[in-house]
Amino acid sequence: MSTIVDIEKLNLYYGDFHALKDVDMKIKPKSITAFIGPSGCGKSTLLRTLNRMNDMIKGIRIQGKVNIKGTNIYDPNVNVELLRKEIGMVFQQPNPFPKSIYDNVAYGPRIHGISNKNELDELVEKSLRGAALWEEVKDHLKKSAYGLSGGQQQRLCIARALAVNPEILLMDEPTSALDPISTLKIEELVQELKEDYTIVIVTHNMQQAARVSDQTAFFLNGEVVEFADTVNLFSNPEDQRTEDYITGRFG
Ligand SMILES: Nc1ncnc2c1ncn2[C@@H]1O[C@H](COP(=O)(O)OP(=O)(O)OP(=O)(O)O)[C@@H](O)[C@H]1O
Repeated sequence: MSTIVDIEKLNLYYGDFHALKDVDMKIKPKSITAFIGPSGCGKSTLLRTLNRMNDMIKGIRIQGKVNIKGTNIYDPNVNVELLRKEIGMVFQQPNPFPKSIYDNVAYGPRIHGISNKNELDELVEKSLRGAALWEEVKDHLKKSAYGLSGGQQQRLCIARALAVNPEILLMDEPTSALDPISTLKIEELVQELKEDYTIVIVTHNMQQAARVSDQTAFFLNGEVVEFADTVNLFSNPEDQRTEDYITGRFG
């Protein structure tokens, strides 16, 4: 089975605090991987290492390798801007720009040099379709993104990420600010996106991990305690700590 993300012996320190400990993980292309575990165990930290979002944090130290498509993204000669184009990110709070729906989606392509109107129109439509939002917004693309509901804003943020044609999508608790119906829509969307993208999703919601993901990693105190097929991890965990967590004994 091929691997798109290969994390080897990754250790991360915030100053003296050892936040990720000897993490090894291989992620398959076009799969959905869920990160679960109690608050503060390192899920978001690991997610952010995958597109070097942690780079700017003062006092951070990273050891080990994150190989993406065979390149260690912590190599000094890696172009971080290009890396972030290939690895999109969606955050917990929908964070559209104070711009029109159209301009939100066209933002990334424009930055990467696309200015032809027809090309942009096509990309905007394709991305909004990809994010299952096109039908709801096609007649008012020039209206402010702030007029959309929270769930629609989150799908707009997904469209914005798709517009630069990434291979990997990182999602940090993308539904935690949404109502149940919007949550379900995003979950359905994530499963559709798997056809074309590799997805890594941090979630506090174990049912969500069980519903959407192919593989699940259970984190505890900066360690990946168990990483397995989701069905196996939830039905037959190997580690007692995983079992305690998924049966609600702590966390
Ligand atoms: N910028 C930072 N500086 C110092 N410590 C940090 C920083 N970011 C995170 N931490 C610490 O690293 C640990 C892991 O945090 P992280 O946000 O990765 O956890 P998490 O599992 O995603 O938690 P949650 O589920 O609450 O979002 C926590 O103890 C946190 O306080």
